[in-house]
Amino acid sequence: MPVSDSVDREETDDDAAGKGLPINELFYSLQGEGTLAGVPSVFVRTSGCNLRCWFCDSYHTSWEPTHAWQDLEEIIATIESHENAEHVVLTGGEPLIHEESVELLEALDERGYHTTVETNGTIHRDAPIDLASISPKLESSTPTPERDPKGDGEWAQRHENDRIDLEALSRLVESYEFQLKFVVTDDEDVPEILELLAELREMTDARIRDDDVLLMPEGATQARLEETRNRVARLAMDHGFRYTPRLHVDLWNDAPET
Ligand SMILES: C[S@@+](CC[C@H](N)C(=O)[O-])C[C@H]1O[C@@H](n2cnc3c(N)ncnc32)[C@H](O)[C@@H]1O
Ligand SMILES: Nc1nc2[nH]cc(C(=O)O)c2c(=O)[nH]1
Ligand code: SF4
Ligand SMILES: [Mg+2]
Repeated sequence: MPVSDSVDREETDDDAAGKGLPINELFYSLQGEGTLAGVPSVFVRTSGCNLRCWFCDSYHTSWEPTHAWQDLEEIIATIESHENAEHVVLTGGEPLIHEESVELLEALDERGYHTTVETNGTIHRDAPIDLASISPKLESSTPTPERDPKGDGEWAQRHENDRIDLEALSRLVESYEFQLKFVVTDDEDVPEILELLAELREMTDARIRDDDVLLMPEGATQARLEETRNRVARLAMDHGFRYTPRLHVDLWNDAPET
């Protein structure tokens, strides 16, 4: 299958309609993050993202998108080949930039799978999603020139402008069972989380419990998590939020397809 580095539907997906989805990787593992941590799941990782977090642990879906286009039948057949899995996690990149993600979720729903969508919360789509795992991006994710993994901060402004969309966040929490999963490095992240929660609670009638809010330590490697996880666990306790580990990193470090 041809592997390309262009995702020509970051802005619009009209041209790519019927092409299936750009798949970066598709594998069987344990859910590593959030309320379903530990659950055997098939992961479908689409390529292409509308943001550019400096710390993105899936560099080849965002900064340098790499993928093979697969049609939905092919994707579903691979998912079904993992016979022990009842859960499917659709992730990326940002899976909701792709219209075809809806069709995939519908097909999975028809087949009885539990579906989790890992999303940055900037896009709402109407789809059979059992758990919206929303990870709104804080200011500390912005790729400033000092922490740009690829260039000299060319993406910083666009990322900063687009990383929070309260309208999309409201619609997501109103439409789906959800968790709000924040990537946290230290206590400087907390005021922004509290402010965002206050704004969101103001905007929507959906109930957002502190129990729906998870703090996840920043770190794509075991070495980095050594630095962040105890600090973040303490912050979760101090504020009455949940802590989520990164079980897959604990188990397999930064190996692909885990
Ligand atoms: C690669 S993202 C794909 C889904 C979507 N684009 C998003 O950001 O939610 C999957 C998850 O990994 C998290 N993540 C990415 N890089 C991370 C890092 N260095 N440390 C901790 N979590 C990270 C994201 O916040 C998100 O919850
Ligand atoms: N095991 C495992 N669990 C995960 N949960 C969310 C992931 C993601 O990249 O979206 C992820 C991942 O990449 N691996
Ligand atoms: S939004 Fe998700 S996929 Fe996109 S750059 Fe950030 S962590 Fe990576
Ligand atoms: Mg991951």
